[in-house]
Amino acid sequence: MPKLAYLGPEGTFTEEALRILAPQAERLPRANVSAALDAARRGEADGAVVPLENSLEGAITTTLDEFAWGEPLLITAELLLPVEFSLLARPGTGIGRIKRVFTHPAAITQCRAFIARELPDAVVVAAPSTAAAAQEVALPGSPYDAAVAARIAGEHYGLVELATGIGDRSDTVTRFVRVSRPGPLPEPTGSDRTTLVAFLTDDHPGALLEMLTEFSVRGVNLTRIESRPTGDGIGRYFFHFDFEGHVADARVGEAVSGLHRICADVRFLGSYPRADGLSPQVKRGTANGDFAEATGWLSRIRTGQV
Ligand SMILES: O=C(O)C(=O)Cc1ccccc1
Repeated sequence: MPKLAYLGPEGTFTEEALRILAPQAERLPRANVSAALDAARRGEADGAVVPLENSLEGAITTTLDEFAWGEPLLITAELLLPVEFSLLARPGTGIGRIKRVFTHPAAITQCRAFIARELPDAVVVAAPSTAAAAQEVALPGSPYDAAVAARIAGEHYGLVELATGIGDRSDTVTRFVRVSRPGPLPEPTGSDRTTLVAFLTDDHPGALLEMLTEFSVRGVNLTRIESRPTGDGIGRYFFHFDFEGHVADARVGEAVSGLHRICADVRFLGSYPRADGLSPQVKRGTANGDFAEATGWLSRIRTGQV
């Protein structure tokens, strides 16, 4: 039975994702994303499950930065999970008495309209996770009056639900990933995604276009691109890429080695089955057979077999 660390405590959306991704796993809750990933890096756990992005507000930047700068990990699976937020308080607290709200930053950004409309005077404070917020609000002397979290977190920590479905959109989806220490990659399935980060050699006109060209000329479709500051000053960025296909696919392998040639550094973060099950449209001339045929042709002309 694998042991998997996750963004805890009990009752987070990440726990829900983990239960779907690995129903048999032993679950090790950790206080934040970095601690969950460190548990996997140090071998306390066989891997970890963490949130990566949501469809409304985008990236969970702590996760992106851990993947780029922390000890290397490989993504081995992903999950898309619809999330529903509830406003939770200690029994007896009326909505009119809520002055301080505690929740994860990703929940703050996804419930802005509700908070502005129903709790215009409330101060909203960032918590390590939604369930950590619920756990804290449940303490009798808590400085917070309410948490935004999953209904199940309220049940778990003995809070009452004052409102539910309080997200700005009802169709918000969060993408979670399972990671392991570097090792064998999941086999290609025909419906895969690859993730990497790339660092520029130097800042010059067209630097980003040069990277994108490596994907474009091989017919590799990007599914996410994100710039993150390197920390070396305003205007200094590196890039996260998600794209269709597995690094074992010829076109993807060629694009990735092309990036390696032109970038200062490329950190490969994994090839793994896509949660949506979609398959890439393979452009003419970019199938595995096309690359193999071209390689054979090149070696023939190199040896004079014209
Ligand atoms: O805090 C949680 O419950 C998490 O798993 C992070 C999160 C927060 C808001 C939406 C999705 C995931």
